Amino acid sequence: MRSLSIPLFIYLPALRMPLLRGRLPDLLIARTRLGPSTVPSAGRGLFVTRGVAAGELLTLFPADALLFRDNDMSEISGVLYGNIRSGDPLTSDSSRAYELRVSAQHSIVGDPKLDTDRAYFAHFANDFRALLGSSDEERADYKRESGLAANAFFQIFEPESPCHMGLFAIRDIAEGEEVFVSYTEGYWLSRGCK
Ligand SMILES: C[S@@+](CC[C@H](N)C(=O)[O-])C[C@H]1O[C@@H](n2cnc3c(N)ncnc32)[C@H](O)[C@@H]1O
Repeated sequence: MRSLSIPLFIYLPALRMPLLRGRLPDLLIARTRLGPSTVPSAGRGLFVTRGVAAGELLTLFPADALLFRDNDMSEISGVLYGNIRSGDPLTSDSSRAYELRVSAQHSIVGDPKLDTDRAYFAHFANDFRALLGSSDEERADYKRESGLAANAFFQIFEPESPCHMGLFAIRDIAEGEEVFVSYTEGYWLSRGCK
């Protein structure tokens, strides 16, 4: 993999994400916890620890790595790491499960080994339903069921000066409910479905 040689200060203002990378210390955001998902064989999931109102921030998606990908989002052409690392390169196929696209050629990856800071738990949110095939019928079922069950969505935090990707409640969520995000068909198809 080619490493990035252009200085950060040239690239990131263009991205309008100057502080996207890395984790801020000691953020007092503790509205979620991890636990076994209610979705069979989905591993761990994210749950709210108190009732939250529609529109409220739940937690942040950590940009432990900022990936620069080719136009079609295939090959990785560069990677910039955040300030806290487990040592995992975050560029393998298994890390793609924790990758979130943020622009045409950029995505961020949360490190699943870094799982103690509740301010940065958004990379543990599951989709209520996986896309199991690419037939029109299956895609329509996925879109409907995943979309209906989603109770949270990703959005850049602070639109005027984007710096972090936040996970926000779509609707009121009761204490103890699992948080679901609709990953979209593209997520599942680009990973060979499940
Ligand atoms: C962003 S991670 C979510 C956290 C993950 N469940 C964990 O235990 O670390 C995304 C991965 O979770 C699993 N997953 C999420 N939603 C799922 C679902 N509805 N059915 C099966 N697996 C799911 C898949 O392996 C997916 O690639």
